[in-house]
Amino acid sequence: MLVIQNLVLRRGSWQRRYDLQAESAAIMTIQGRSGAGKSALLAAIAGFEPVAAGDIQWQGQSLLSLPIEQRPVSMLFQEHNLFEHLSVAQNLKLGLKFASEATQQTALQQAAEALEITAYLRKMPQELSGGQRQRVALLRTILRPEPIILLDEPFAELDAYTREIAAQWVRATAKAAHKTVLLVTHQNEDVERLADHNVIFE
Ligand SMILES: Nc1ncnc2c1ncn2[C@@H]1O[C@H](COP(=O)(O)OP(=O)(O)OP(=O)(O)O)[C@@H](O)[C@H]1O
Repeated sequence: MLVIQNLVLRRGSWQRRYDLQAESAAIMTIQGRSGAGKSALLAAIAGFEPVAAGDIQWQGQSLLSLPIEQRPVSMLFQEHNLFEHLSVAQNLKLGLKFASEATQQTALQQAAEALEITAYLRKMPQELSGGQRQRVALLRTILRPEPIILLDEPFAELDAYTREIAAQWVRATAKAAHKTVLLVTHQNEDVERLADHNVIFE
């Protein structure tokens, strides 16, 4: 279980307190007005945001003393998710830990087909549209081995059809791998398609 307890985040004069819990293998969507502190919470869980007070615990252990690279977290940011000097295929392989090269290749191939990005694997990131880049980054974030997945508006650049297939793929893949997912979205349809629980930040 992921427990956010009496957590306080502060940026200049802005401050917010958080208390929430996500069961292991559950998908929680987070909604709320712009500036409410949704991205700040994800950044704090991943270790990019300083914590003013309170705790973030995973399976009973505090994450606060762990450096970013040791946290059990895979995060998709709103932007800057791909390495520009690497091909799409090379980007996709970063950080994956499959039992063998063959199982990794199969998993990547199946995911690329489901997200309809197979045709872009040999390209460089700058040759892709915003929505294509977003799906590449989403695929890598979800196939990484870490148990907690943080998605900050992962479908923002997708059209209605692609948004639906991406949401279905995220739910099916996260559930099959027992991932705990926190997903920030402004769209109610994402909540309906994905969420076990929804929280709204006022
Ligand atoms: N560099 C900064 N210095 C001070 N305050 C900041 C800074 N960057 C952001 N903030 C404040 O942090 C607060 C939380 O921002 P955050 O990005 O977490 O909101 P959000 O809910 O994710 O918004 P959105 O839906 O627009 O992405 C905002 O109210 C913003 O004013």
